[in-house]
Amino acid sequence: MSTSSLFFASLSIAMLSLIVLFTRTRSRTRFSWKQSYPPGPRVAKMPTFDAWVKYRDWGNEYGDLIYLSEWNTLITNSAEVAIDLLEKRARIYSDRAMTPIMKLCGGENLLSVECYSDKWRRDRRVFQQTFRQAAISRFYPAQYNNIHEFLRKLLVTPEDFMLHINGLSQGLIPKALYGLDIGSEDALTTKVVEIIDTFGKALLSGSFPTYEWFPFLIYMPSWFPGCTFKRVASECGRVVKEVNTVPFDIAMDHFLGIFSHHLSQNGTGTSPIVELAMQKPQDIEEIKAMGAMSFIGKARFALLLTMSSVSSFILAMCLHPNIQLKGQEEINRVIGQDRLPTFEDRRYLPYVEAIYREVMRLYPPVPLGFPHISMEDDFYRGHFIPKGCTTLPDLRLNHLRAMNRNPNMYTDPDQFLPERYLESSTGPFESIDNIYAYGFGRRVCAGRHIADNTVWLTIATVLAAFTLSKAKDENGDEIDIPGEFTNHFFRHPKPFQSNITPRSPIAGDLVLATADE
Ligand code: HEM
Repeated sequence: MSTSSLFFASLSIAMLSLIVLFTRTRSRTRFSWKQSYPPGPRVAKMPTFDAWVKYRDWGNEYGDLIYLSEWNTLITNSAEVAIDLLEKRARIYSDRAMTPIMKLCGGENLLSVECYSDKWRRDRRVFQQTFRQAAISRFYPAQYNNIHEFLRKLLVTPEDFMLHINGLSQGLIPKALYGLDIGSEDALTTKVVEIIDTFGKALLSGSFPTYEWFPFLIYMPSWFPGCTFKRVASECGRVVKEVNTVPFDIAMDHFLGIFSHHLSQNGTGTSPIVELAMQKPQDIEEIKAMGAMSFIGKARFALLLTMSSVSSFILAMCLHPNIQLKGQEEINRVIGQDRLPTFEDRRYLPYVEAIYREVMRLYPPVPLGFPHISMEDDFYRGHFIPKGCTTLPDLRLNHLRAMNRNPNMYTDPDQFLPERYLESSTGPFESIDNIYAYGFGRRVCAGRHIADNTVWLTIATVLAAFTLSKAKDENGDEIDIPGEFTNHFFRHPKPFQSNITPRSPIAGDLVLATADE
């Protein structure tokens, strides 16, 4: 190497070192005049299973805000903090983390994981127009259909109740939105069910360890050792695209009178999504994305979230027969025994409402909520929260700690006590925005009104028609229900046995009669 090259190389290295030194000093200075980060432990690995147990321990040690500096992650373990940050400062805390894995999984086309952007705003607006409170009565017929079918299955093969819960509301969105009969056995549904599990993993740190340890693997071909995650994620992305177009195209063909293989047997065959596309052709892409999100949401999230809530309800009723009886007495008193509850009855059934609220409080199907990412540096309670921070609202701790603050309203937080809502100053019919299981702020569950209706009606009609109790063994002894839950991102009861019988011959007849509707 010539002397001049050597000189320039040395000069470049010296300048580079100066730049690094300057940047480091600046960032330290920048930080020193700001406040300290919230307290928290140093952790090399995020807990993947039963994470909330670890978060609870940290909460006891560090308080309402726990900051994991190595992960730039903030865990909010009080409802007050979650509302302050995720709702009152929603302008800052409404982004999602779009990792390369999630991009590969087709995340940019899914509202729930899309980054906060104009595209998200457009997608969300179309979704909300369709599923807002004032518009959801158009889904009632499909909801009754679905839930009544579930009751009939419970009557015929009660021992398979878990299976029936899985099927519950699975066909709801295809029928209600596209006017199509796409059941749980349809090839498209099967594919969707498979890919959504991949999505759940992509959202959770620790699920793809090779990628997390060696992020550069994302740039390697999928045959490269350790790159199986790439194959899995690309397949996921392909199916998301398929769901975006296939049901929409069938519904459109059907609308145009070309294709009728999937024509709804019970419905008129009308398709709100096609009607919407006809009215607003300029929004066609957002409308398709809304359909895909709902389809995927209902095909799998519903399976997991609605399934989680309904099976948690059955579990709670088997464990608390007195509470079940009180709910049934209220239904007898208000509605009588010659018909099943309807949506119109809801406001007259405070105890049933309280049971529903308690199921959602004690058993949130997504205990850690979906992560919200901060879009700016922020200060809160004297602490510095950096831009890009992942904020996890720990729904389980939120409830427990919120209760600690309000002993009149929430005594015995670990207990299943619907009475707490009846005794509270607001009563059980608060806005569903106060059900934290549906999340917070601008990213709050966009399907919460239809989810809320579905879970409520299922609870009310099951209470009206059936008695739920622990199953018995061959000696007539009750089989214990351990009450265990899965410990992943989605949380639901592990399989258990239950004895489900019609409350009376009339109740059985009422259920059977729903087939003629
Ligand atoms: C019991 C059932 C359900 C529960 C417990 C639930 C819960 C949640 C939660 C916790 C979030 C994240 C909120 C946040 O980030 O703060 C969410 C988001 C979302 N949910 Fe639900 N959900 C349910 C059913 C549904 C259904 C049936 C649909 C579709 C029809 C749906 C559509 C969505 C969408 C689109 C988002 C993303 C919103 C966004 O990021 O802008 N959900 N849900």
